Amino acid sequence: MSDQKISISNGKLNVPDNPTIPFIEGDGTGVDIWPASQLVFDKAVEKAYSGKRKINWKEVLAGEKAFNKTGNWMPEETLTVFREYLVGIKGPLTTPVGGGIRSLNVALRQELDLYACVRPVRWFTGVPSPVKEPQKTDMVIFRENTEDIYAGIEFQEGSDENKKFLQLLKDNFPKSYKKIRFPENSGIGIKPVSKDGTERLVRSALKFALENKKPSLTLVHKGNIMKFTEGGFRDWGYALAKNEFGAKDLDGGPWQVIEKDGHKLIIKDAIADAFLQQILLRPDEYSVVATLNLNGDYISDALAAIVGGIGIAPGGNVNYITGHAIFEATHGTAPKYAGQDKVNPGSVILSGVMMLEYMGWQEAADLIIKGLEGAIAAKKVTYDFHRLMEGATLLKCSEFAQAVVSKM
Ligand SMILES: NC(=O)C1=CN([C@@H]2O[C@H](COP(=O)(O)OP(=O)(O)OC[C@H]3O[C@@H](n4cnc5c(N)ncnc54)[C@H](OP(=O)(O)O)[C@@H]3O)[C@@H](O)[C@H]2O)C=CC1
Ligand SMILES: O=C(O)CCC(=O)C(=O)O
Ligand SMILES: [Mg+2]
Repeated sequence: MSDQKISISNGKLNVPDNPTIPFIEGDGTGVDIWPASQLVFDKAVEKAYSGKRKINWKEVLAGEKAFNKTGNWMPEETLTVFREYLVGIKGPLTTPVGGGIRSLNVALRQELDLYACVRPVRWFTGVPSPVKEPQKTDMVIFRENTEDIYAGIEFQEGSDENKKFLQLLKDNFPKSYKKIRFPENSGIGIKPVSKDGTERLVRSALKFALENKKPSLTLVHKGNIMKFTEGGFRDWGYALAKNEFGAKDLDGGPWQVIEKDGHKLIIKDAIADAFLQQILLRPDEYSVVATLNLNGDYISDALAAIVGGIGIAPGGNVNYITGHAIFEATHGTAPKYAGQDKVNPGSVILSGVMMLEYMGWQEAADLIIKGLEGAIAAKKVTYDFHRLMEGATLLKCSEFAQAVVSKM
C-alpha cells in the first residue's frame, strides 16, 4: 500500500483515505491486546467505508521489543516516525520502580510535546461497577502531560548531584533548606508548573467543554499546600477563562460562568483530596476536569474503577497546536497476564475510537462503540467483567475482539 501521511494545515487535519498510522505493540499484555484491537479497527473501517478507506499500519519499536532488537529502549527512528506521521497509537510500556530507565511513556509525551492527556470516563450499559449509579459518572479528564514532578528532575539520596544541589539550596535559600526534615539523607524532586503550560492545557479543555456544550469545567489542584505550582494552576486557569473566553465571576467568584449561544459553562475548582471523595458521592456534579500531571494520573485510575475498571479506560496524548497525537490505554502492561490472551482489550479499542474521531472517521468509531455495547449486552466479556457479572460468558482477549466485530 502506498505511504500516505496525515498532515495539518491551518489547524485542520488532512486525512487521506489510506493513511499510514504508526503503532507500538507494547510490553506485557500488549502482545495480546494489539492484535485484538487492530482486528476491530480494520473491520470497522472496512464496514463503514466499504473498502474505500483502509489504515496502513506501520509498526515502530519501543520498550522491551525495541531493546531486544536494537539495544535501545526508544530508538530515535520511533520518535521520527511519530513526528512525521502525526497520529499514532500505542500499547503500554513497562517502567521499573526505583532505578532503571525513566518512563518511555512520559518520554514520548515530552519529546512530542503532547501536552494534553485526554481521558474520557463514561459508563457502558451492563458493565459491572462497584457503585450504585455508575451512569452518573460522565467526565473527560484533561491532564497536563509535560510538567509537574513528571519532568523527571530528581536527585538520588547519597549521590554527588544530590549533595551539590542541597549545598546550593543551603547557600542560597537557607530558610528553605531548614525545612528539610532530614537533609543528610533525603531524595529530592522538583515540581515545575508553568503559566504557559497551564494555559495551553486549560485553553484546550475550555474549547472542548464549549464545543461539546458541557455543563462545567473543574480545575482540580492541591493549591492550598503547593501554592505556587498547584495554586498557580488554579489562578492561571481562572484568569485565562476571563481573559480569553470572557468568563464572568459567579456570585462574586472565584467560580465563573461563560455564556455562549444559549449555553452556560460553569468554571469552578476543587482541591484534589476532596475531589476524590466527591467523584464517589456526587459524580454528576463534574463534567470536564482540567488538572496537573500527577493528580490526573491518580484521578484517571480512580474514575476508571467506578465505570468498570481500567480494562475499558481509553486515552489520547494530544498537542492540539501541532496536531500530533498518540492514543493509548490508561492501564499499564499488567505483566502477570502477559501472553495469556486473557485481558480486556477494551481500553486500546476505545483509544482507537478516540483516534478515529480525531481523524474525522466518525462512522467507523460509531461502529466500534455499537460492537462493544453489543458484546457487553450479550454478556460476552473478558475475565475482569466476568468475575463481577452473573450469567456471563468468559471470553479470551482475542474472542472478545471477535465478539465486538460480530456486533458491529
Ligand atoms: N501508559 C502506559 O504505558 C502505562 C504503563 N504502566 C506501566 O505498566 C507496568 C505495570 O503497572 P501496574 O501498576 O501493574 O498497572 P497495570 O495497569 O498494568 O495493572 C494493574 C491491574 O489493572 C488491571 N488491568 C490492567 N490492564 C488490564 C486490562 N487490559 N484488562 C483488565 N484488567 C486490567 C489488572 O487487575 P487485576 O489484577 O485485578 O486483574 C492489573 O493487575 C508498570 O511498569 C507501569 O509503569 C502503567 C500505567 C500506564
Ligand atoms: O509511564 C508509566 O509507566 C506510567 C504512566 C501512567 O501511569 C499513566 O500515564 O497513567
Ligand atoms: Mg497511570
